[in-house]
Amino acid sequence: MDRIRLTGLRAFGHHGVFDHERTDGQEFLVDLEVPGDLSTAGRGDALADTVDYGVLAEEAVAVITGEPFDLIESVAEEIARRCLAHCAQITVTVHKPQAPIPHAFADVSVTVTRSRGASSAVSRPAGTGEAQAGIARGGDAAGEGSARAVLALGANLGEPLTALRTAVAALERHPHITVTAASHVYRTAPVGGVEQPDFLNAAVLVDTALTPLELLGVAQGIEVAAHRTRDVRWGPRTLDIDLIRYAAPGAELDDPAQQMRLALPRLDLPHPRAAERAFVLAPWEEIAPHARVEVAGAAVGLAEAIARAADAGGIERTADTLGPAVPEPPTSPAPQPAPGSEEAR
Ligand SMILES: Nc1ncnc2c1ncn2[C@@H]1O[C@H](COP(=O)(O)OP(=O)(O)OP(=O)(O)O)[C@@H](O)[C@H]1O
Ligand SMILES: Nc1nc2c(c(=O)[nH]1)N=C(CO)CN2
Repeated sequence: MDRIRLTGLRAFGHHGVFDHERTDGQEFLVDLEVPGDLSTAGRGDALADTVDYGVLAEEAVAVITGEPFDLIESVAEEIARRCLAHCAQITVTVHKPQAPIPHAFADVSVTVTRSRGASSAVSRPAGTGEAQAGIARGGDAAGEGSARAVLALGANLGEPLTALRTAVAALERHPHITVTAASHVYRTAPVGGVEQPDFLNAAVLVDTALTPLELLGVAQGIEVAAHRTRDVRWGPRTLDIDLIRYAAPGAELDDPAQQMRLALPRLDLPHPRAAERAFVLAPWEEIAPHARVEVAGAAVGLAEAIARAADAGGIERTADTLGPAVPEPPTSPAPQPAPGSEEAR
């Protein structure tokens, strides 16, 4: 039997029985194997005749970064259930190499094989899910009925510009996120007292069907993929993505009175320090000039908040945009100027 195999897919999630697993999160790896006859696709070279492994990867990452389960059995079951929308049978392995086992071990994993028609949705025990904490789902994938959010990006290690662009490309690829606006890239002096290189900062607006925790999970997964480590608070990093503000479907994203408020161990909304950080406010103002924030209990425009921010002097807008991380390949070969012509010189 032919098969499509995707192995070692990595994402950051918060699954586990222990409180610290729910709070801190950890990396999960997924292997997917889809059996099937690949001969038609192989001969005809048409994606329509096979299963798109990219779609399977998006489904698996959405589950890993989404609402937490206690068990990796449930994670595997839910990945299989979602992938069966795209294939008739699948084997899913979920690895949890940093599981809290107080002994040296290489890996722990579960493997399930499921077929279309034979699987069912995974249920969570009533009252334990974060959905019960008043955290509404964002509605349709994107558009009219969706939630909206502001994300702030920062980086000052490695290749910061590439990291920011790669992050935006990853957000754009997510099936339940649409990036509706992206700022220029800003060069900013580091804030927080740690001696380190200047940052590149930017902001994006998104429409999303994800809950705030799911959106945070996606952001943290993208940070993991950029090799983000958490060593020094407010220290240098290859990539940081903060969830600044989230407005449920129908709520006005620019209006601080209508934003969602949360105080969970791993998510504060609005972001508690955003309104005093020009490195967040300046890129945000570029893409949301009418947005207001709360400063000292009163709603003020972003320009005023920037003027009051201690780091306002260290912000410089660059000419760089968050355009594609990898340039799109040309659809047809670029026309070559005729030898000896004006263009060829
Ligand atoms: N609105 C939020 N956006 C992003 N992370 C948040 C938010 N609220 C709480 N957190 C939690 O904060 C923790 C630390 O996040 P992170 O390492 O990005 O902080 P930081 O960027 O160093 O500092 P700061 O939060 O001041 O920007 C994460 O584990 C995350 O779960
Ligand atoms: N200029 C600048 N300074 C920071 C930044 C940042 O993104 N830009 N992020 C921090 C923690 O999130 C701490 N300090």
